[in-house]
Amino acid sequence: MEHPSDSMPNGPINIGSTHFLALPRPDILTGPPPGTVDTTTLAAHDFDVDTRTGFMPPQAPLRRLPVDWEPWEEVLDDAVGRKLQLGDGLDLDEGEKIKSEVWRKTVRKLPILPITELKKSEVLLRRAHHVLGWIMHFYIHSLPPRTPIRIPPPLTLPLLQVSAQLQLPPVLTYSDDVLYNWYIPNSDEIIPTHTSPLRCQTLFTSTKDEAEFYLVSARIELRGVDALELMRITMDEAFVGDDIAARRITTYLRDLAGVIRDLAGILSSVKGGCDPDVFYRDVRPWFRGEDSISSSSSGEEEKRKWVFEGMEMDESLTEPTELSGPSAGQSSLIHALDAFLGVDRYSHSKELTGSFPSTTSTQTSSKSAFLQRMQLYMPRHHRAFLTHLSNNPRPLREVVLSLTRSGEHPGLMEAYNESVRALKEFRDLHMVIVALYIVGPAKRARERERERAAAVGEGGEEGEGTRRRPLKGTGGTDLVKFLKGVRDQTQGTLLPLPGAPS
Ligand code: HEM
Repeated sequence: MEHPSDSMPNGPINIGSTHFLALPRPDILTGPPPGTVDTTTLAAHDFDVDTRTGFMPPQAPLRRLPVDWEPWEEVLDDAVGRKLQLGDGLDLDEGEKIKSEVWRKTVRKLPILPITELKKSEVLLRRAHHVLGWIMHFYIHSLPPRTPIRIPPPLTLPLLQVSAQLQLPPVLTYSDDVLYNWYIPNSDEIIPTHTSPLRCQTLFTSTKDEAEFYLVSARIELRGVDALELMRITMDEAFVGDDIAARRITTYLRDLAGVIRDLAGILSSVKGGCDPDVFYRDVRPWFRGEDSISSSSSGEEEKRKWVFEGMEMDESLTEPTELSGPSAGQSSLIHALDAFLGVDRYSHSKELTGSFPSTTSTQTSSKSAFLQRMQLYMPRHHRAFLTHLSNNPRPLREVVLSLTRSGEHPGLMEAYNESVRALKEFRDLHMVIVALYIVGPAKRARERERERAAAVGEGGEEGEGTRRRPLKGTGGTDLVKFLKGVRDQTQGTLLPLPGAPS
């Protein structure tokens, strides 16, 4: 297993000073000067979606901040190097507990570093969010169980400030662990594809299982580039809307179904490199957000508030409200497919459960639907891209309906359905993967806990750890019900073929 710091580039920034991502960016809180364009990334007018790499950046993300922020990088290296363990792990010995407290002390003793210079570059801010997010998850999840969660000022201030600039929640996101967490050994110049030998920059556990978990998503994003191109040319044809366009769209939709089936193939490949028990026991608990009320590895369940200490030192900061853990539910690619095919009207609806993990109906209705909420965790240009897609004046589903209204182009409706069916099958497979990686290991963990409790004479009534509750996703959903709902709603988007029984 390659250590994340292997083959680290010498310089702090591995892009040239004239590169577009190194251009000055305006402060997000004050905005660009009147009359100037948003240069936060030069691709902003294109929603930062690259024609070659889609939602992934075409250049390897920055792997180290400049020397002024070296203390953060060192603290992160130290957490990885010490192989910090989960604070609620069952087999944690005294030595491990001391080791992790010594590390947390170094975090509390960090100087409060200003982010003024970071604000000038999107690339620096992304790296800062990655590093600080990772440190915070190490900090919180290495704490002993039932300890209050207080994030110290040297972490709170820069993390909240950087997050405000990026308009992201101050928590690890899919962009931190997938989109901006890769490199290709010895070849920073190569534009990645889904078959490139990608490696991860940062891991909690230094295991190949964890790396594979992130890289499968990265490969899906890169394979999805063809889907984005097919969407684009389909929308061009929809604008024309004549017979030739109908025939072309038919072909594009068949091709799109093929790409979605490839995405499913890549998803399935996770089984080859990521062991379900290692994932469930050692990797997944590090992702927990404030709203993940999941069983700890010792079987207990708890929910603790995350207190950000030191916020009063910067009056521009506001109390974070979004603190869900990272989830591939934040993949803009899958949301884009939903929006393009018109599935989002169904799958993103508020009626669909999983809107929020609360037990009271008032709380449920006060939060927007889970998938909409997950868009807040995406890079803001990608979020804008999805809004743009959803506001398409010629939605594909309506175009297909109108072009086939009088029985013409029957193949078009079939091709549309083929794409929707491929997406539904992707979700079928995703549910199989979730059963393998979460439902199964959770059941085995409960059984082990029941046996342990019986052995030490705690049998009889089911305890906290062994009681069967709905399983929660890292994004806080009642995951089985939620995923089944989204899958069924995808199926519900299929158009009834003329003559088919309704
Ligand atoms: C071992 C692999 C995986 C596991 C265990 C897993 C688990 C989950 C869970 C528990 C959820 C529920 C939402 C939450 O609370 O987070 C979810 C949602 C979701 N996941 Fe995965 N996931 C895996 C891989 C992937 C991959 C590779 C993708 C695609 C990039 C993906 C895409 C999604 C999407 C789009 C959702 C939102 C629900 C939907 O749109 O169907 N997942 N996943």
